[in-house]
Amino acid sequence: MTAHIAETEAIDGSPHPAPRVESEVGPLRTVLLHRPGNELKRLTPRNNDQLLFDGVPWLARAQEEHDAFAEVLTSRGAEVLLLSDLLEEALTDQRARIAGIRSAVNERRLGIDLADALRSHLSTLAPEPLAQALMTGMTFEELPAAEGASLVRKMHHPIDFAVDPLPNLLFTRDSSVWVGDRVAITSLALPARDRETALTDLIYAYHSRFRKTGRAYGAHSAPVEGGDVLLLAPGVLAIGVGERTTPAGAESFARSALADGLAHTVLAVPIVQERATMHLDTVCTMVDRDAVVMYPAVRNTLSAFPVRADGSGGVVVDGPVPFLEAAAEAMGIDRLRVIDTGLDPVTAEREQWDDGNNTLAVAPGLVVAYERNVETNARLEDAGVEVLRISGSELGSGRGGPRCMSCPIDRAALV
Ligand SMILES: NC(=O)NCCC[C@H](N)C(=O)O
Repeated sequence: MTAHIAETEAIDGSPHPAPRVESEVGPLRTVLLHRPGNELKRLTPRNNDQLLFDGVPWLARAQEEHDAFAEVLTSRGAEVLLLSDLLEEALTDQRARIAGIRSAVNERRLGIDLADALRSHLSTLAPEPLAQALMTGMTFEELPAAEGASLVRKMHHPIDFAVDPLPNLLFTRDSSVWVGDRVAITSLALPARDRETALTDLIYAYHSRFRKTGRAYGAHSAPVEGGDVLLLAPGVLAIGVGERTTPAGAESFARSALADGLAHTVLAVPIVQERATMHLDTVCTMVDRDAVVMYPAVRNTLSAFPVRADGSGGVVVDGPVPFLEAAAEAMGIDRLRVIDTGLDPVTAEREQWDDGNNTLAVAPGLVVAYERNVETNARLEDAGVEVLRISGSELGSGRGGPRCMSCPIDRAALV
């Protein structure tokens, strides 16, 4: 592993030690969340499928649930950073403003004249309303009155989106991933989420706290989503390949992590390409340094293609081999303990759907989980894992649990 020692500086000038994340379970020190905002109010029964929600959440309750989630993390000693705060602070930099506005103005949709008018309007906004516009999007009726006639404006319905909203910002896990002391801006597979990475990119590029942070993965475009990337142990990554992350994305990410010395082994793990298993972290998350909670339906079939550096700038790909064995071997442990979701196949299927597998470790053997997954949580406790329960009746309508809703930026090393 490269030992890159960088001092980062907070926006208020106070020093922060250089952040790093080398595991899924090291004590959580800093985490990025997004408190859901008005972007959720854009969801309707007509657009929720396309915007990747399974319902139309109640914003006020979703915010209460999210506040409680953040409070659990804070009470366990983690510093919670909110994406909207970082975005607003980053947008005090003119270069960030240009990048944000460029990502939001879609000339193909708006035509040249309306695009110009929108660009001019957005560039007059202060950081806070600009951040809001970038996250919440804009409808045609919310656009400023353009000079002259606009066929585009006339022919669109007033509530069509001129700038798409980003309701899935809630799932901060997917749009950036920390590996060691570097941050990777991912490449999201679906149009509904595409623009999220423009925001994480500008935050990490221009927020003063992250000015010295190095990048992993570079400017690759093959899809890789953070929910597919698990840091099984220092130097050992697993990358799910399925509905979102593609084989090309996994290969690029693996090559880049190996070349940068951020990993010695990357396990590419095929998962079924369907919504219920959209990311590897929907079927498996780590709950202790040697234990995972896993959907039993995949336990015996999950396989892996181990990818390692060949010592001369290339990679060697092996497999497929059984995932659990390959993981234990790469992690240097005898075996990876497996705690099953649910009780019986039907309960397991229900609790997997409701993110029973999607736990967030705050420390080894201490995880945050949705309270509704009663059987899975009981199994975790039987296995000696402490469970901090949160409610997620509204948050869960986007199909994501505590791991999906969090991007760890700094975890203490495992000792
Ligand atoms: N890591 C995750 O599994 N994230 C959940 C993402 C849910 C979001 N509605 C999506 O479909 O992308």
